[in-house]
Amino acid sequence: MQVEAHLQKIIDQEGKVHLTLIDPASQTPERAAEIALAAVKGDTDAIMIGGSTGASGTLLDETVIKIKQKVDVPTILFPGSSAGLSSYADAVFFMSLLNSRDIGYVVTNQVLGAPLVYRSQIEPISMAYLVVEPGGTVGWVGDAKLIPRRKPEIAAAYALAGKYLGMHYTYLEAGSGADTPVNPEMIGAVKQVLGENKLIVGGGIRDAKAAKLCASAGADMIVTGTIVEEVKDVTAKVAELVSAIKR
Ligand SMILES: CC(C)=CCC/C(C)=C/CC/C(C)=C/CC/C(C)=C/COP(=O)(O)OP(=O)(O)O
Ligand SMILES: O=P(O)(O)OC[C@@H](O)CO
Ligand SMILES: [Mg+2]
Repeated sequence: MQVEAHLQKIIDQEGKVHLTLIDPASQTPERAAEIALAAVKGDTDAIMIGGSTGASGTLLDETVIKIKQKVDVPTILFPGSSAGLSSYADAVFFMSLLNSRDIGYVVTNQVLGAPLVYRSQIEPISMAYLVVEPGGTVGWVGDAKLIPRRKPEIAAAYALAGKYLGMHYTYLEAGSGADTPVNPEMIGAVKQVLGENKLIVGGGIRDAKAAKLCASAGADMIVTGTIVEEVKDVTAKVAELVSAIKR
């Protein structure tokens, strides 16, 4: 419960959490650690590590190790499969892609990965992962039956099912690099049924305005990945996003 409890404390004290997603396949482990350090200087709360393609093995381990050497915020795995686990990380979003048509993403990868989590010190954080239109790479890789952007009631029904199955977190994902994030109506409808359960929103959030819109609509945590990979001044960009969501 350490990382989950830590994030809860930040929500209690500051209202919202900002998570920086780093894809191990996008740069060297050294560069990943520099990005993580710059993001922490901009006050990000934790580093998520994962990618839907190629984030595994030595590259993944090295990326986690280098990041942990540079920063003291939690490192949380965001695995695209059981191969996305690394025993060096602090926690893992132990997620099921509830709207996948492929049982592999609903439960089989979790079965294959569970013994490694059991043997390690990695803290599993149970999460319902929901992919919304347009869905991007993860929608395609995860064979998601994409939730229509304008059907908040479908997203809310999935979120409720996840909550009743015992999942602590729900993640509304528009897909990495989406043109526009999940809309506020859907975020509000999902948070309404979740109550105290935590809601993460990500995909296509690039600036303060979008981050604030998602947070005000009910997201407890905001994830940004692509924009942090793209900008020159990571610290300034993260500071912009963080100050837009914190109280
Ligand atoms: C809990 C365990 C062991 C496995 C979960 C396996 C599941 C449910 C995966 C969901 C489907 C999937 C492929 C998720 C990837 C999540 C992710 C890391 C997305 C961010 O990556 P992108 O930025 O879209 O990836 P690329 O940049 O590599 O395209
Ligand atoms: O890369 P971006 O668009 O910030 O999306 C982050 C995350 O939701 C992807 O899984
Ligand atoms: Mg990416």
